[in-house]
Amino acid sequence: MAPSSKIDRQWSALTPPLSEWILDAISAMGFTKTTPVQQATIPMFMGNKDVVVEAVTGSGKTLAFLIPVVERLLRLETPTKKHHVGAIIISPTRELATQIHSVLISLLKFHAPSAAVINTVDQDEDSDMADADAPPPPTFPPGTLKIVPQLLLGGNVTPAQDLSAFLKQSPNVLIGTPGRLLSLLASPHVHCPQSSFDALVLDEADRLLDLGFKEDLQKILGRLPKQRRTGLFSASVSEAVDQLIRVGLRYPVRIAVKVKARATENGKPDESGKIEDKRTPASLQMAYLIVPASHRLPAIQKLLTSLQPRPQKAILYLATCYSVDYFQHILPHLFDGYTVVPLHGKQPDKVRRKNFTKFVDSMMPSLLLTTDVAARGLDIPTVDLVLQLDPPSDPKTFIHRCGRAGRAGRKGLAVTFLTPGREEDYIEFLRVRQTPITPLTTPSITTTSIDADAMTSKIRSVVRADRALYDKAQRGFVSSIRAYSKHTASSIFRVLDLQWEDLANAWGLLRLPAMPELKKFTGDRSLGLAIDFDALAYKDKTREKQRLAELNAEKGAEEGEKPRGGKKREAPAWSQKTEQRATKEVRRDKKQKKREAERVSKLSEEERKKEEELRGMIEKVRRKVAEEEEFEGFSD
Ligand SMILES: Nc1ncnc2c1ncn2[C@@H]1O[C@H](COP(=O)(O)OP(=O)(O)OP(=O)(O)O)[C@@H](O)[C@H]1O
Repeated sequence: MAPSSKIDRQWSALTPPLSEWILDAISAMGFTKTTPVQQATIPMFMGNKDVVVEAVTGSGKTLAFLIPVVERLLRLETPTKKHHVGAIIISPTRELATQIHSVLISLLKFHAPSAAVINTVDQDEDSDMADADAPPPPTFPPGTLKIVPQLLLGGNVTPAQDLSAFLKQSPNVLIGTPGRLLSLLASPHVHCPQSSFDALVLDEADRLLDLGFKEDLQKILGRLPKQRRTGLFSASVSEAVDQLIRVGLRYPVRIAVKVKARATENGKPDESGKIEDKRTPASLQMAYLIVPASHRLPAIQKLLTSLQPRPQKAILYLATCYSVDYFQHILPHLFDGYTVVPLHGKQPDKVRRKNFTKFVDSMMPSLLLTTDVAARGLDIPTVDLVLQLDPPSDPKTFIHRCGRAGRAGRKGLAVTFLTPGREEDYIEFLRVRQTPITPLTTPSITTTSIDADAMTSKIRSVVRADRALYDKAQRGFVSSIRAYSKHTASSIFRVLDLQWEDLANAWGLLRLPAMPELKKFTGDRSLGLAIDFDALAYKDKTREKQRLAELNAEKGAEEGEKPRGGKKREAPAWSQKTEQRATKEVRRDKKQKKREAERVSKLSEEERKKEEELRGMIEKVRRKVAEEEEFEGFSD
């Protein structure tokens, strides 16, 4: 692409020219000029080209596909027939689909015939709220072209309700997550013939082309005409290029909008002034801090108080849903003045929606505590700080997570925490992938072991007040170690290198859990703490009563087993039982492995190879399924 300075970036200069109402809508949104990706994509996608678009996060890709989709459907000679679909936009998460839908609605407010239909639908939905004195909606002659969108998400709405809304409103643009879109398209009442269907858009295309969505996506494609226009959009689409054939793109135009930046060497700006391509926005400062795990929360505490202006909205990424479920109870005690809002894929639909809205609408300084479920596409312009406590297991996700800040030219900061040693290799790993990160110097954050110890004590005092938090801590810790062991960059993130005691202190654990990863651990699992776990009580009275009853019953049973006249055998603590179970599991595992090794030794070379191949395939699927868990509930 030619440098944007030589291009007339006025919306009115685009060819083919945009409709007057679109220009009005964009002007009302306050966008005086096109962004480079809009400048390059809109003319191509409005023509008859398939496009594969890669542009940095927050660069305006949503309008780059919505404007062409809408313009083309409104330039047809006749309106899309009843119950026929003209365009489909697929997104990997519900939140993103909802966001695309609302951008489309704000555009269509400026197109009178479409706005009239949308208003009628809204009034039907809120019939109790309908204003009897409101003027009747304007009417348009039959045959007037209009856009009627439908949002398909799953969650509380059943597929039957989706179909009923489709039959009633006859939408011509569908926006949704793959599963729910497929359910609707499977109905014989929904038609996508060659004569009506115009365009398919895959937003976050590389994510949609991943194994987890493959089946649904192929079934959707099977229901669409081959002669159509297709657009693939993402900030990291290039990895998906070899899969384009699967989505039926023929000779697509590739549009890549990258950013030029000063080269870096070992995480420091290169002195020679060399310029290189970057896959992240220029307005986003990508920094790292190398500190032991137990210094991370003290560092975040200092960062939140020393950044000027004070971050109003920040996102803190953790590796798993269970980690979020634990830290949501801890962080409010640590970060004064911040409302902590948890969001993850295992929350019930209603809670997730409520929490997301709470974060977006909050007028107070807020911290969204989340997983990769909120890594892609979400546009919350006031987010100015992204913190990654654990780098994501998929390196592609890294740029999407960071890209929640520094959007549309606004200043943003993304800080990634790495521990000293092998994890520092991640800096070079990212540089090779055109995602350079540099040390955080402004503000300069230093933490001492006194800070770290004070933080650990504070977390422990919170945990000791409620046994439920102890349970959550153990579960969250185990899940985060499992996630760490599944890192794609497995030579950098090795469980073998973890500093267990320091990590346990970082979490404020009361002891290290029994887990196979700690089989060879020779340190002190009690972390130097003398805790009577039998006395550690649940805050919830009913739960505590039940625990005590179980504990007493167990003690009674142990009493019964006591040898006559012998010494009373000490009953294992309730909390020790899980550890005993884990040890048994490890033993069972060992036996199974031995038996398996004996069986394999009797196989022929060919049989062994076949088995290995099969095992490889199963492992690949297993990994993907584990990854999908994070998206559970978000993507159907
Ligand atoms: N021409 C423009 N001028 C200024 N701001 C714009 C323009 N077009 C879009 N924006 C704003 O830029 C922000 C980011 O846009 P959008 O969400 O489409 O980015 P994206 O490229 O899809 O990002 P991601 O890769 O993270 O999904 C939005 O708040 C949007 O309103």
